[in-house]
Amino acid sequence: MTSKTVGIIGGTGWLGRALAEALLDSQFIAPQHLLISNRSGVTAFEPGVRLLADNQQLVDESDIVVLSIRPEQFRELRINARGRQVISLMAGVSAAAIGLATGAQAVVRAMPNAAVEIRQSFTPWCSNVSLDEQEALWIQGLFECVGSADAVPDEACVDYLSALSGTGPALPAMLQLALTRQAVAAGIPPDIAQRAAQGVVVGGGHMLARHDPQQLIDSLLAYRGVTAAALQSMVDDEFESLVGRAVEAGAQVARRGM
Ligand SMILES: NC(=O)C1=CN([C@@H]2O[C@H](COP(=O)(O)OP(=O)(O)OC[C@H]3O[C@@H](n4cnc5c(N)ncnc54)[C@H](O)[C@@H]3O)[C@@H](O)[C@H]2O)C=CC1
Ligand SMILES: O=C(O)[C@@H]1CCC=N1
Repeated sequence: MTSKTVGIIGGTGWLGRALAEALLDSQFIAPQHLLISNRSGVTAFEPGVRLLADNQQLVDESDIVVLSIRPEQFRELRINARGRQVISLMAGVSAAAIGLATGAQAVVRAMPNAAVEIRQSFTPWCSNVSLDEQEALWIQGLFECVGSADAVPDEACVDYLSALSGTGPALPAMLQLALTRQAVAAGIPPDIAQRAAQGVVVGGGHMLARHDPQQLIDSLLAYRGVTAAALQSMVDDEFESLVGRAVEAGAQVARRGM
């Protein structure tokens, strides 16, 4: 269990609250070492966790400050975090911009996704200053409380991955909806279409947790039948390029900022 005090600005939001609850549940941190900023003063948290209305007080009492607010909310944030380590979960806000606005020299940028909710996020992260082994293990351990994590070489990786893993369930949700709507258009009753498409995305996702995707595809292609025809159509329509363009569009927003 860490002896560092962690303050989460935005700890009442989607990501921030899920992270806070996971840190407590996995006993990565004791409640008395967790501070959450809460402007309204109405949010409930586990006993022992302190809720502070004043962000500067939170920063002053923390060793590590996690920024889990939206980029546009960050523009309004006025804190002096000089001497503190800042961990930002924000998409499209560079370490340099965070340093400039907060005075913090040591900034980690991390990009979890909405699966923090079920503790199955993948979180790439990188630091703008070199960390010793203990410090790096600490950051890695923090994000492993909500799934898996990897240190990545630089911020360019974080920006690209913001649009890949950062989007979490968005791409599979899009696939599920497309399968459902196309099935309905082909005359399948809507509730059946919905269950069939969900089975593909959710059931298929579980299988992919245990199998190599290329091996699965090769096994199904070997029938030279239905699946092979469907996949060939996707190849002919340049499915990979379509996916690449989609992720690149998101990454461009992450690179230029919001
Ligand atoms: N939701 C997602 O799937 C992902 C979100 N992110 C990033 O995480 C950040 C947070 O996103 P969410 O948790 O989804 O947003 P959210 O809107 O659920 O949470 C933001 C929270 O911050 C609070 N807040 C805003 N300004 C504040 C201030 N000055 N002081 C104290 N609290 C303040 C809000 O009241 C809200 O509870 C964003 O920057 C986003 O880019 C990154 C990856 C995935
Ligand atoms: O779409 C966004 O801007 C946030 C960050 C990455 C995923 N969701």
